[in-house]
Amino acid sequence: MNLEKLFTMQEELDRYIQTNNEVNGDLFDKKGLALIVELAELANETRTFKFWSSKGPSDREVILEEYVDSIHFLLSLGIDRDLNMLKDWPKPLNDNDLTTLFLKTNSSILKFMEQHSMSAYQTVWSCYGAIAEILGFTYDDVMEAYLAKNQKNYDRQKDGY
Ligand SMILES: O=c1ccn([C@H]2C[C@H](O)[C@@H](COP(=O)(O)OP(=O)(O)OP(=O)(O)O)O2)c(=O)[nH]1
Repeated sequence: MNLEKLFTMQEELDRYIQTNNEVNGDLFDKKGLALIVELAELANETRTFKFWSSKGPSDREVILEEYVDSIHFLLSLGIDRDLNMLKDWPKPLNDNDLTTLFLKTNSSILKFMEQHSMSAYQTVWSCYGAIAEILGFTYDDVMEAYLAKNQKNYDRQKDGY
């Protein structure tokens, strides 16, 4: 999937959020922690690791919204470190166990937070690509859900939440 449109939309949203909340300075660490939290929320909704429970995963729409919350912060981190020249979604990792993938994704985020390199950034994208595949989300699904959540984020800012 071509990422240019998403980076552009994310840049505009981030600018709006920062102006609206009168925040300045480097938000990289806060956004990094936000991404780790969003990843955990996503894992929680899939319930993939809850061997102690027979309750099924949350509805697809709930999981997809959690997924694109991560995509927002992932784009935003790339923008903040001038890595938004990344044109296409890097090839997904070849891994089909969701629990392993969540752990790998978490590690990849921490590594990126230390290194800030394009290569580490691409690995995080590859992890999220693999998660999308396992969850049955196509790039079109992700794009559509990103657009919807992006708008919701503006609405929530305007409502002063
Ligand atoms: O600089 C920013 C800050 C936030 N967001 C977006 C990402 C995500 O889509 C949303 C934050 O996640 P969420 O909607 O879960 O916010 P919350 O405050 O944790 O919501 P709730 O209290 O409902 O859980 O805001 C950005 O895009 N850029």
